[in-house]
Amino acid sequence: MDIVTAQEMYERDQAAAEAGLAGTMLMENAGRAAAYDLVKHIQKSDRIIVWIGAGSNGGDGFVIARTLLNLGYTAEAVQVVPDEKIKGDAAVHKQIFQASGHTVKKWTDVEDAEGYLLRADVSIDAMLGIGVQGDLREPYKQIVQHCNEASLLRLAVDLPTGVPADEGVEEFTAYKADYTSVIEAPKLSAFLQHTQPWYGQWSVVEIGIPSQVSPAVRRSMWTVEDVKRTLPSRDDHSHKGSHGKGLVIGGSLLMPGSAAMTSRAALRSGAGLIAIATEEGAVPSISPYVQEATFVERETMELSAYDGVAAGMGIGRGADARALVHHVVTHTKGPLLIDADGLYVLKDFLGKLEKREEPTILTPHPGEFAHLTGRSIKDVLLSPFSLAEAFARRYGVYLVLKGPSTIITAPDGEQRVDVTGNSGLAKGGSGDALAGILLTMLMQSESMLDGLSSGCVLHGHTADRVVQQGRSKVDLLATDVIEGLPGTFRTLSSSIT
Ligand SMILES: NC(=O)C1=CN([C@@H]2O[C@H](COP(=O)(O)OP(=O)(O)OC[C@H]3O[C@@H](n4cnc5c(N)ncnc54)[C@H](O)[C@@H]3O)[C@@H](O)[C@H]2O)[C@@H](O)CC1
Ligand SMILES: Nc1ncnc2c1ncn2[C@@H]1O[C@H](COP(=O)(O)OP(=O)(O)O)[C@@H](O)[C@H]1O
Ligand SMILES: [K+]
Repeated sequence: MDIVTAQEMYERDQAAAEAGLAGTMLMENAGRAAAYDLVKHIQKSDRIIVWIGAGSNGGDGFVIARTLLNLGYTAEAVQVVPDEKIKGDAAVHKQIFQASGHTVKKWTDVEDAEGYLLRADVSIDAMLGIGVQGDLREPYKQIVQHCNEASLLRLAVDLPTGVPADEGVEEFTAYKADYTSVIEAPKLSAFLQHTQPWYGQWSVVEIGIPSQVSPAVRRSMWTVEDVKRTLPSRDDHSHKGSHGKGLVIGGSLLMPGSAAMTSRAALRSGAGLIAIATEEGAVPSISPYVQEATFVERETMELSAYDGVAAGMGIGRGADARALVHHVVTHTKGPLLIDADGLYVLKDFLGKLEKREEPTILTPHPGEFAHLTGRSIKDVLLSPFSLAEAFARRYGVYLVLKGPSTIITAPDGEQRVDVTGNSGLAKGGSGDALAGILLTMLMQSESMLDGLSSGCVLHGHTADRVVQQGRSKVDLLATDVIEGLPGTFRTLSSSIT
C-alpha cells in the first residue's frame, strides 16, 4: 500500500479526474467508504455529530452524514463555517444533503459547540484534511478543543483536523482521534512519532481511483502478506552453502551477548553457516548460546569468504573498534551490514561507503542516525522520510531507520515502512536480534530491499505474536523474539514446515 504526501494525493485526484471520475463522484465514493468504515465503531443507539469544514474534507462530511441517516443512525450535520465558504464539490453534496430532506445545522458560537457535544456520544471530524496549512484558525481551534475535552468517541475522516499530512511540522493543534478512516492512502504523518498518536487506530478506505492511472509513488508499507509473497523458499536439494555463509563481527569481553543474539537470530532465520569474529576472551561466554556457530580470529578473518557480513554490535566505541570497522569497510567485498557501535565509529569515514560496489546496509535507531547526520534527534524524528532518502542516496546505502515505524530506504530512494512490533522491543538486545535476521535475509533474497523489509517485519511480527501468546510488552526479551521465530515461520509458509 502506497504512502503519500498531500501533493501526491492531489496528483491522484487529478489523475482520476483526467480518467473521467468527476470530483463529486470521488467525494461520494470517499464519503460512503468512510461512513461504512466508521459505523464499525458506532452503535445504532449512539447520537452522532458530524463536524463539517470548508474544504473537500467537509464535502466528505455531507456524504457521511447522509449515508448514516440513510442507514438509520441518529446524526446531526454541523457546518462550522459560513455558507459562502462551502464551494465546488462540497456545495454540490450539501445541496444533495438538503434535497434529501435533511437540515444542515450551523455552528455560530462556542455555546453551540458545548450544546452539540452534550447531546452526542460520537463525534465525527470532517472539518479539515490534507489541505490544512499552519496552526488552526477559529472556529476550528475552539471546536477541536471542546471535542478533545468531551467524553465521547472521537472519529476522524482522512486526517484528524489540524494534523499536517506531511513531515517537518512541529507545532500544531489537533483533534485527538480515537480512530481515523484514512481516504485512499496513508499520509506521511500516520507514521511519525509526533503526529501518529493523533490518529488513534486507523485504516484505509478505497475510493475508486483506478490504480493504473495513479502516478507512481516510491514509498509503501511492507506487511506480513508481502513477506509471505517474497520469502525465499528452501529447496529440498539444498545444502548449508545454499542458505548463506555469514560472518558476525561483534561482541567483546563486556558485551558478549550482542554477538550471541545476532548469530542465533541469523541461524534461527535460516542462515546456512555463521562464523563469529569476537574478542578471544568473549568466546566462552558466547559459544554456549550458539553451539552451531564457529569462531574466527579478528586478526586473520577472511572477509571475502562470506556471503554477508554483519559488524558492529557490542564492539565498543574506542580506537580499536574504529580501526576494526575501518578495516571491515575497506576489505569486505560482499554485502555488509553495520549496526550499533559500528555506526558510531563509522561517522569519521562515511565517505568510504560511496566507493563500495556491493550493498552496504546501515541500521541506526534515531539517536545513531542523528549522530551519523550531525542533526538533532528531534530533527530526525520530525523528518525521517526525507532525511533517510537524502542519506541513502548520498552514500549509496540501504538505510534501515528503526523505530515504532521502521523506514527502509534503498540507495535509489525507494522506501518501505514496517509498522509491526510493539513497545516490548524498546529494550536492549532488540537491535542485535534484528541485525541477525537481516544478515540472513540479505544473503538469501533476490531483491535486497524486499529482503530487508521482510526482515524488519519478521522481527516486529514475531514480537507481536510472542506478546499475544504469553509474554507481555513489559517482560519481552530479545531472546524471546529469537526463539519466537520458529512459530512465525510456521505460520508464514507451509512449504517450510
Ligand atoms: N483524492 C483526493 O484528494 C480526495 C480528497 N478528498 C477529501 O478532501 C480533502 C482535501 O480537501 P481540501 O484540499 O479542500 O482540503 P481541506 O478539506 O483540508 O480544507 C482546506 C480548507 O481549509 C482551510 N484551511 C487550511 N488551513 C487552515 C487552518 N490552519 N485553519 C483554518 N482553516 C484552514 C483552507 O482555507 C481551505 O478552505 C481530503 O483530506 C479528503 O478528505 C475526498 O473528498 C475525495 C478525494
Ligand atoms: N515502541 C516500539 N514499537 C515497535 N518497535 C520498536 C519499538 N521500540 C523499538 N522497536 C524496535 O526494536 C528494535 C530496537 O533496536 P535498537 O534501538 O538498535 O535496540 P538495541 O539497543 O537493543 O540494539 C528496532 O527494530 C525497533 O524498530
Ligand atoms: K478530518
